[in-house]
Amino acid sequence: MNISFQTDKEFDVIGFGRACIDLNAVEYNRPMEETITFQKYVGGSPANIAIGSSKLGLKAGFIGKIPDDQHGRFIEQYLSEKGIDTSNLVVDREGRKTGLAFTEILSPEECSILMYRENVADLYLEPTEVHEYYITRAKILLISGTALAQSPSREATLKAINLAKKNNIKVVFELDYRPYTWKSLEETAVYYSLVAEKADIVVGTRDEYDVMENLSNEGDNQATVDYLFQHEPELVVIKHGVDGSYAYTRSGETFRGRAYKTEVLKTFGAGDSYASAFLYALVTGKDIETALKYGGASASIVVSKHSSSEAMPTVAEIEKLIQDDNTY
Ligand SMILES: Nc1ncnc2c1ncn2[C@@H]1O[C@H](COP(=O)(O)OP(=O)(O)OP(=O)(O)O)[C@@H](O)[C@H]1O
Ligand SMILES: O=C(O)C[C@@H](O)[C@H](O)C(=O)CO
Repeated sequence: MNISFQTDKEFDVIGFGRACIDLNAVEYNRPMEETITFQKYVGGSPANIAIGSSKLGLKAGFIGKIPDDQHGRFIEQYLSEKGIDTSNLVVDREGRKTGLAFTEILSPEECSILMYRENVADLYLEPTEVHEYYITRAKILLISGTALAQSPSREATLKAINLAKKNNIKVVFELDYRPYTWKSLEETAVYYSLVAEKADIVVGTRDEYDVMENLSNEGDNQATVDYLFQHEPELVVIKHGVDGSYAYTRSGETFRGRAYKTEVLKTFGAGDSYASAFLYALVTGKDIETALKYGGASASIVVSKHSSSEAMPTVAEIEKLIQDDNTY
């Protein structure tokens, strides 16, 4: 089964949310307390997804806010170099900062992220800085859940979704739950369910759906999709780490995607690379089952490399892995 998109659009995907900086431990397989060197990359889940999509040959744009400093200029320059349209990347003039994500690579299985997100520019995007004409130029508006964590970014996000819906642009909601940005689980559940109910495609891990549903124990995929299909979504993707992922359609089909074996360096970056390749496959007319393979193959390449953004694979690398078919 395929998902249909509008065809006469300049952008395949416009990412919405944070474009930040990752500082990834250079000396890995040790705690961060013992790490003294970090390598700088552009990061932030929706920026990573835009970068991954662009590397796969899609035309990507971005809506977000960056600081008026060296870090902001680094982000803008990197996105432009990667072919992403930055005309709607707003520069903050009130001294706000870039979000920083320090990554700890304790072992290939144990990674954590220490985030600095006080007074970050991305959460200060104003609704007036979201423009209807820009959104109408895309096939997909990709929303990151973290953009809902705080006002005014929250209202800017809701405005963007309303404009996309008004213009029949597909809204993809990547739950992208980052606890440090939220005040409480109750609050997260309210905004996550509000937006998931409006989105056309929802993508998240089982844990993130549990947050959306405000569950204290692991929820049941069928119950999640039964709930979401009472509303707008036509496709719901639930990821289970190395156990792969499932895609559920409104018409009642279920597809399973498997993870591809690789030499894992670190676990983060999997979700963003998965999303960019999954969307690439859907928007280029591949069926859902094939799109799951693209997502899984792309993720397995990124977990074997040091960064999330710079490591995004090419179509040829993904297709080679799919052909080799070395899955868990
Ligand atoms: N260790 C691994 N080896 C190979 N593939 C993996 C591994 N972990 C995850 N993947 C692939 O990446 C996909 C997404 O992973 P996961 O469910 O962990 O998402 P995520 O939590 O959003 O990722 P992130 O850690 O980037 O936030 C999985 O469905 C799987 O295909
Ligand atoms: O999303 C972030 O802000 C951090 C990412 O850039 C980081 O690489 C990661 O966590 C990817 O999953």
